[in-house]
Amino acid sequence: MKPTARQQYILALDQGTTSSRAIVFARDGGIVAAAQQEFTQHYPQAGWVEHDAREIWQTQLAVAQAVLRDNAIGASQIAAIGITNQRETTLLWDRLSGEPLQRAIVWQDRRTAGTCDALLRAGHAELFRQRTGLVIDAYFSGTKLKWLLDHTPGARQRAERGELAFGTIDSWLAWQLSGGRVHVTDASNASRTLLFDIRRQCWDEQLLALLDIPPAVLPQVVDSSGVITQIDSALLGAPIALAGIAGDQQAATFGQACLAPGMAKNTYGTGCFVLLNTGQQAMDSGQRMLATIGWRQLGQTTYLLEGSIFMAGATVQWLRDGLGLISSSDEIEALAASVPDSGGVYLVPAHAGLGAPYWDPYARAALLGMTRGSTRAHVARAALEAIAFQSADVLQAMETDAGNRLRELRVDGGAARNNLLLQFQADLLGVPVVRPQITETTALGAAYLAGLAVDFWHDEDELIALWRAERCFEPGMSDDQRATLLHGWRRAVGRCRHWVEAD
Ligand SMILES: Nc1ncnc2c1ncn2[C@@H]1O[C@H](COP(=O)(O)OP(=O)(O)O)[C@@H](O)[C@H]1O
Ligand SMILES: O=P(O)(O)OC[C@H](O)CO
Repeated sequence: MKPTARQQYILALDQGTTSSRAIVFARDGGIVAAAQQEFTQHYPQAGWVEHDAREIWQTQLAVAQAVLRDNAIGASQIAAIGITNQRETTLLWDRLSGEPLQRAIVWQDRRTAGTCDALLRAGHAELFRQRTGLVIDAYFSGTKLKWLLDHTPGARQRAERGELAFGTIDSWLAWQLSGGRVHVTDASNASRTLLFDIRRQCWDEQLLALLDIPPAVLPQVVDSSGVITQIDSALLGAPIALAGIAGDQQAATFGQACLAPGMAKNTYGTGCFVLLNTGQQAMDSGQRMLATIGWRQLGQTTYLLEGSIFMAGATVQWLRDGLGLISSSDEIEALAASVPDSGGVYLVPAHAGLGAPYWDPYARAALLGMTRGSTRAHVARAALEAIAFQSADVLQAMETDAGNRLRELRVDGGAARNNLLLQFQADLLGVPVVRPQITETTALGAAYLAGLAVDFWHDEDELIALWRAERCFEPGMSDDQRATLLHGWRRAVGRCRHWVEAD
């Protein structure tokens, strides 16, 4: 399918945890126009996080319409649409009315930690790991879906009768964009559910039975790059091809052109997500990293290793909102730079437990190593260093898994504009850290996947050539100093582990 001469752009819909965005990309990979809208976070109980799926769709549609209207771009100029989304967030809706049964349970929500404990006690960790590449954790969709089926009256029976649809946010957007005609997810999103066999590429009946999930509720799994449907022409004014879907971290890896085995990116947003390309084989991690599907094109799958860190930029937000130490996130860099080092202070940001490689929901945050000489500048510096320490833990585990040293780390996300953080990251890793010119890599990756499907871009070599570095941070720290800092960090983490006592 060739784009016509008028079709100069690709539209990416980037549905994130805190906002919905629509970005129009040109053939050179540059951003032509963008629109963004935040939406409501619901915290009905401690540890619970919910989103209203209707609000997600309303904001996503509104920004898609606005980015075209406000920039005088016609729908007929768009060659294809790509979706990228916050992953794992789980929703059930009625196939007939299209109405969600409850608010969506967000990836950060910890309400199913008890279900996960029970699965672990029953000895199922290895089964889930082998089939899905994941660890049993409340982060993933499977136990969230079970919770929705258990806690909505009549839902399981209705699901068995085929009346209900489960979806992550990509499924919900594809359903809405198609006017309720398609119920799909792509392989990268399916691989985050705890229900999908990443090697056989199918929903796993044994895992579905363990979580008591009726197969009739599941979406069809499609390629990440490929025409799925034409969108309802009433939405944007033309029946544009929906031609790509990928989870946001996998899309960012694609957008960073980490397309060859051994290439890695780290996104420094609310959390940090480090992903390493492992090629056409799912790697069996011995280090509690996640094996996950990167993208599937023409039935061929690229796998990634992932280390998910729950508190990164959110640590900076906590310094701002929780402690009042700074008044904006950007202020932290100058404050941290006002001291030469953290003066022995460590901040372990385990406010929501620890993700990879520790997977300890009972860890809690702590500030350690303070003396009478410690100041807010030391705490600010320790907060930035903690982001880099956590990323170094994950990358070291990945290098052990892969049996190779990393050559460079490509970075993006809101906190990646912090030069002090990136320099410390390079020092700690002992490899160059490279920030690209286009840091909207998530949306760019979704655009690339959609664009490849409609021949807007022709092959991956073309995308690799479009990637450009903006700045490279070279490592400058001695091996001894690095080892001393990492030793202190690991001692600090040790003090925070298993802090919350069960019962
Ligand atoms: N200059 C900065 N230094 C450190 N962190 C920052 C800076 N600017 C923004 N951040 C952090 O980056 C995060 C926002 O990044 P973003 O990529 O938009 O996140 P998300 O997509 O997860 O919502 C916030 O947590 C914020 O505290
Ligand atoms: O929406 P983000 O950028 O915070 O990303 C969330 C991740 O997809 C969660 O796995």
